[in-house]
Amino acid sequence: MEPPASDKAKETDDCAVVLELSEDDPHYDKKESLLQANGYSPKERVVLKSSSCPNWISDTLKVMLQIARIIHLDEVELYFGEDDAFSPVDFYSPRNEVEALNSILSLLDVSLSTGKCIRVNVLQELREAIVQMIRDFGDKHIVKTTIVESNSLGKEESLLQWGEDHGMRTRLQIVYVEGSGRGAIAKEDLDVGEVALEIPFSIVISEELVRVSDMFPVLEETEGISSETMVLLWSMKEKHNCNSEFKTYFNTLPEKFNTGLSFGVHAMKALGGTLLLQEIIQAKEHLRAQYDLLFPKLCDDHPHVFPRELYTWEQFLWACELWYSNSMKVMFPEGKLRTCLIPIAGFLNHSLYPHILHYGKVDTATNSLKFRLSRPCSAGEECFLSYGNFSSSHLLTFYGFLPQGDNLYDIIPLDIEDTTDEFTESRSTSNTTTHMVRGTWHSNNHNIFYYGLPSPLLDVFRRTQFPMMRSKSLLQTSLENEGEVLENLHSIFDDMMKELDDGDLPDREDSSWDVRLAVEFKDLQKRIVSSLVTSCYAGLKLVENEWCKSMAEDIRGVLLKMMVANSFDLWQKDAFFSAAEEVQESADVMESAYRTWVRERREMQSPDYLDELSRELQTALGTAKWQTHAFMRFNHHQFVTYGIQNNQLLEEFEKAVRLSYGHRSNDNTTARHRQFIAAIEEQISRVEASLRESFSEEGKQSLQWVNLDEDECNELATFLSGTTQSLQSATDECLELRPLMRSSRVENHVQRRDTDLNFNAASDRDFSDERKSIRDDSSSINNNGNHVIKMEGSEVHGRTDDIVCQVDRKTNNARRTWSSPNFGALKIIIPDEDEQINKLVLCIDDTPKEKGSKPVFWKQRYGEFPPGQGAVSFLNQVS
Ligand SMILES: C[S@@+](CC[C@H](N)C(=O)[O-])C[C@H]1O[C@@H](n2cnc3c(N)ncnc32)[C@H](O)[C@@H]1O
Repeated sequence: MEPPASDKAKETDDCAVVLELSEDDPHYDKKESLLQANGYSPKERVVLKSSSCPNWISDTLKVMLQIARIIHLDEVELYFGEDDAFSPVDFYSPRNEVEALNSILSLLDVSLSTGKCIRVNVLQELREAIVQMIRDFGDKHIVKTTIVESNSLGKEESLLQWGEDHGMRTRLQIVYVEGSGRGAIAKEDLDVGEVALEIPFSIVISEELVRVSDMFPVLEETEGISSETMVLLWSMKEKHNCNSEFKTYFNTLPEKFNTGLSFGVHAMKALGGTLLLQEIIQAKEHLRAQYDLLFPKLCDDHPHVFPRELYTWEQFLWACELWYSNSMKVMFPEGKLRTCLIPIAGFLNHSLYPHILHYGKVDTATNSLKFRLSRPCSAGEECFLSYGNFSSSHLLTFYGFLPQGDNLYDIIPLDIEDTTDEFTESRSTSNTTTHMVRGTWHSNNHNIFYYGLPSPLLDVFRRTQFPMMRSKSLLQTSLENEGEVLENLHSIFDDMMKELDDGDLPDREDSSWDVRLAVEFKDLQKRIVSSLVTSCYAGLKLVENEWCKSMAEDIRGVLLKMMVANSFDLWQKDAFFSAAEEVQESADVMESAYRTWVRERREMQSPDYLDELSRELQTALGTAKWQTHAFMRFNHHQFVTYGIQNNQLLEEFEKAVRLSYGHRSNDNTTARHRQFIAAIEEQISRVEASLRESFSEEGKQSLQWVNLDEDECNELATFLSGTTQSLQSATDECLELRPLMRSSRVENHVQRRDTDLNFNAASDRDFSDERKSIRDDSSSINNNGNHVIKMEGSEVHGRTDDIVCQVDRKTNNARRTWSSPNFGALKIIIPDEDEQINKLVLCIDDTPKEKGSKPVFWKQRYGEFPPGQGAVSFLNQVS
């Protein structure tokens, strides 16, 4: 059907920007769900409305930024992003923010350059706003660098000259920077989008150079050798070639690279208990194995091509460190990604807040690599690259430094086999969830069910312990499950902490470079693991409190029923019977409204709906408070200001009870009334505290109550007292009053209670049924009581101990044999639904795995060594 003419006009009048999630994205499914959960599609067309609307720029940018953030999430951000369920498309990380802002900028630039959108001024206004956002973001992340003036830069200047002779252009100056060797600072103010450095393709060192060397015919015949290994072997020889075209470049390289691969024994010892220890060992063993495959055979067979003195193990390791710490991945014009050395660009240091994110694509128009700024860099400021989204352990192993600042990629991977995950079989391997943890200070959500820990990890443990449970709730069974999950995690992290605490650390100040780095790394690991232990512990306290509250509620409910049932005769004769019924009923209405509100909040319903529920809860709470107050007023005929604190209320009541019953009541009656009001009071204060907390979190006005004047209070008291004479008439009257106090949402519940009320009053037979149900309830309390013991006692510890013992056995074993490559993999196996919970075991795989073998419990990180290729592979993926 043709759109109406007015719509047509509107469509051509406005123009749109399309933000699209690539179907090739390895995390397509997750991102698609996240987009949809936030009301966007994977191909979202954002219409650029006319500027007549006052907030149009910020509104449009907000939408675009929310979508772009999701599109640019990486695996780690996606994994941890689920923690913050309340603000799903807020800021994720500096990297993500700069990526998202730049992607919008380039979309706007494309629209401007194609000229398709006739609203050029609209596009330009948006562009300026986004550039300003990028600048503001950059201003918050300026890294302070100290330039060391004393070091000579003769070789570096020669290289710059050589580069310029070949067509290199730069707006950067090479300097020595304290703590990181050479670095590049901006010679002038550079804005977002500007090119800081342009390297002609002709000076890039890549495998192409091997192909034209005398080595190639030999290497071509060598089975299973990768092109990366070929170029590494080439560089070992070229370094010593006096006539090399790249001599000026090789002259600038250090004699020794201080990376983790060169760590000495003391540094390795200092790394005891960390995953890094195993990683470095594995990496070195892998390299040694590769070296042994090639040498001395190549030297023996081709002594002229591979002179023995140039191909020692030490030289090989030097070359590996060069390529690991200095190479970049470059997309060649024919679409192939190759690992290259890029002279001059190799002076750029890494930062968690980089200026340059993308630099690895050959510009075919200029036949050069352009290093364009994704955020501005002021004159004199160090210009940083991103080497990749690397953890500190990766940066330490392959680059030999720990970055300044809080590294969001400092994760501890966990090897968890989740057979309960119905997703696992059907989805593609790229979507396989790698479980991990990081410092819980990164998380904004430390509430119950989150605890600052990653939700996917918690969910895996939840599924194991309660396979049928799909939603988080404040129900006791769910809380018990939470308790067990946290107990298990606490025990695992506690165990890691013990490993890290093992042994004395050398004094950092008196140590060599490697020991200093090792100690610094271990401190970082301790900080991470300690935050995990603390968060589990805090989570356990939260769960325990919630559990106790819900338990107390149940006990109270049963107690109240018992009070009514067991001493019904007494209650019936009691002057307060009907009034108590009324108060109990309004407390029930409040409880029901409270549960609805809690559930819907957790389900993240729309703010309007939640507001409505919160108003209803407030009304129900107000009614309960009001009736409780009136009940007490009716009891002791004493004025108590409405809105008085609940504990004061209780004290008042107790005082009044003592006074009024002193001469005309027995202790049982007093105790019964006191018990009753205490139970109601606790219920009210719990609900009120929750509401207040949510109001203060959301910055809303504090709770407001309907204030009754004294006459109204008296009227209510009289009304309540009147109910003793005629139960039925009081009930009818109450029904008339109720619509003012009750919400529509809890009406059904109210009506059921009304029936119950009449029913209770009807006959003794019904009360014997009630008593029966009370007995049933009590036994469920007993069961629940046992669950408490389970949470803290032997049963849970039994399970936990299984893990602890096995982790201990395994880790002790690993510690003894850390220098051996043949340690087994340790996995947490999450059994499927049919299996018993106590099958949560740490299974020790006795079969030694070759390169893929995993270190104790913590996941092996460097599974990337491609065993099939039998080659050195470089991990610094730069794109
Ligand atoms: C590509 S090079 C960068 C230039 C190097 N600074 C130099 O003098 O040759 C990579 C090496 O620089 C150092 N580096 C890079 N970023 C660093 C940082 N943020 N802090 C400390 N050292 C850093 C590390 O030694 C790393 O192996």
